[in-house]
Amino acid sequence: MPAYDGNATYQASYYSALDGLFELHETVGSGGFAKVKLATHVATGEKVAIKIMDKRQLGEDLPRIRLEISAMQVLRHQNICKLFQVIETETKIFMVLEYCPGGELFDYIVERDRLCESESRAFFRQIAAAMAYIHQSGYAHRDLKPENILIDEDQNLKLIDFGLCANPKGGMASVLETCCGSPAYAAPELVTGQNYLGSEADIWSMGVLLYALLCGFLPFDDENISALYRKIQSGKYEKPAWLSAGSVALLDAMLQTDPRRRITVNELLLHPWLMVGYDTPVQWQSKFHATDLESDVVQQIARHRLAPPQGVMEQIRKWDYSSNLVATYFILLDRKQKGRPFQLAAGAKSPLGELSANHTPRRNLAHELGGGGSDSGPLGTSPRGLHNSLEGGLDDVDLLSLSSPNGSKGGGSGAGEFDRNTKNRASERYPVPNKKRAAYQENKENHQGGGTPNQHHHHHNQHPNNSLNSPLSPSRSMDSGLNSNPSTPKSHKSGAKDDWVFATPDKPIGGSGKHNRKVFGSIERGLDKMKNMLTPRKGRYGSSSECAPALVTGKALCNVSTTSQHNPDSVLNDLARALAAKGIPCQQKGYILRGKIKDQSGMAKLSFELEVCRIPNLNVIGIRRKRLKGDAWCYKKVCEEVLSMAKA
Ligand SMILES: Nc1ncnc2c1ncn2[C@@H]1O[C@H](COP(=O)(O)OP(=O)(O)OP(=O)(O)O)[C@@H](O)[C@H]1O
Repeated sequence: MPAYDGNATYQASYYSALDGLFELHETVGSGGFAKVKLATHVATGEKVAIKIMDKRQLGEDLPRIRLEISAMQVLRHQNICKLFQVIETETKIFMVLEYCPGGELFDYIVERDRLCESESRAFFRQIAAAMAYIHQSGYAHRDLKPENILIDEDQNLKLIDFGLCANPKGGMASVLETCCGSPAYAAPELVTGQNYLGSEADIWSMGVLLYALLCGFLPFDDENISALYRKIQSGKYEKPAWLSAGSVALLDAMLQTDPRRRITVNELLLHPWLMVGYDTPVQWQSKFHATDLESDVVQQIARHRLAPPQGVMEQIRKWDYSSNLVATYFILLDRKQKGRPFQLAAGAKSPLGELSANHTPRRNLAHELGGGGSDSGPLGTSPRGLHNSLEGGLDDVDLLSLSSPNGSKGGGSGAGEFDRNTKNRASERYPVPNKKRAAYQENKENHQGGGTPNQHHHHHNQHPNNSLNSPLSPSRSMDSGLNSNPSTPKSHKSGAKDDWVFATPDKPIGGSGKHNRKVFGSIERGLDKMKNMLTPRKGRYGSSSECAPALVTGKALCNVSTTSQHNPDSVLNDLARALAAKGIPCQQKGYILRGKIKDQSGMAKLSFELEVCRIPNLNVIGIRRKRLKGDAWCYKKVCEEVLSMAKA
């Protein structure tokens, strides 16, 4: 355990603050701010996700993380990803979260092109429940989109990313001024720079999200941000023939440009479309009650610790998120609620160990936030400004220009202009009228609620490159562009960065580059049955040490598209040429190509991997895709174009 330095921080390097409490495994995701790793909670053996952030790299975005932490301490709901513990060292912040192995809802949609009405409804009821709860708790999410919704092991949806949420002092009736979130999901009143109500803006985003579920593409989409805003303001969107009258009625009610005429969350819960096949309106109340501790769980911890239950209860009630005890309580409670055994294994590390009198407690981030325990107070810092992006105003801001072979721009979808990197830097989100700048800097909106969960709101609560015909040379080492970014997944997937080389195809291929929405999802449907019979291989990616393309099986098949080819090297060449033809620089390691699109400042706007792979039982070569960073729809569009060019 690192030594306590007297300033309530630890002189800990890297991950030593987790020693004895969590065993770290592979990286499962990354965002603009964070790397997320799978881990095992030692005391319970439960798998958790740990969101790891470097404070120095966060810089002025640190308040956004603090905001996210304080909101997640308060908001505890079956459809919100649970925060178990927060560990802060001098340089790092670790957020221990409920692990959602099902991935992002975005990927789930893309895999299937779109969802049928009943599955969309089942998902949307969960989203509506979470949003009703959030609003009832005095918060607005403000960044609702399928990339911020994860799927757990039981196919339940879990909201993440509360870094842009609002918790206005004056309650939900208070107008907000900060324009934030992702442009394609932004309500008209936001893009025109008016004051707005967080709840109304969230309903609009829910409309965009429901449309994405039902259609597999966005209702308002344009590569030019001004054109996108005009489309949003017009409120006119395509209504594909497969949409039922009921779903169109609901979409119209949510995508109502006049916020005062927009359906409210309470009306939404009872909307006829949401009731089809259900006996009850959406049950939005939280199943978690901070005041009533689950005595069986408390007894279990007490018995294991040989401590009096009353004492354990009092410790838990402090809701000290720096404590492993609270994490243990939440994890066991979760298990009990799911009907799973919640006994602590004999010999398991005591969750009370670090609470013993002589043990120095970790820094309580919540207290520092002024939001821990029952303390709450103004954060005094805004969730960070749009001030940089504001300077661009509304006029013709092209946020992503992919050069096509003929020199024209293309490939970026409107929403896609925002990568997961920039999108996460609040200062670089989408342009809004100048008026908003000061407001954002001042942070008039958030009073840091923080504190005990539900306490305030507990209402109801081969190396192909050395192969004969490959144009791709393995000899040049890459600049560390990609991997120098700490939030870019690396070793777990691809080995040492030095193994990556610039991919330079011999000649560019032609290709229509025409949009082909159907490229995705081709293999995943055909292989649905096969998937269940396959055993996932251990490693997810091929490595340079491998002399053949990786055999992709199991869940990884979800993101695989088939080709009609049998030669992996020529597929790899085709891909490299297609990327080059689109002006996307890429690096190569083995059969993996990593493409990266930078913004004008040189920051990665979008990065992704395309891996040439083998598919069991099929005598063809596949291409597996993986988004590393950047806007999901932009990634989808770029991959579709590259894949269709490579296949042409
Ligand atoms: N609890 C979790 N379980 C499984 N995977 C997770 C979990 N939390 C996050 N991830 C994965 O890690 C990715 C990055 O997480 P998150 O969005 O919280 O990071 P961030 O840096 O705040 O991102 P953003 O750029 O979206 O603001 C997610 O998109 C998801 O794929």
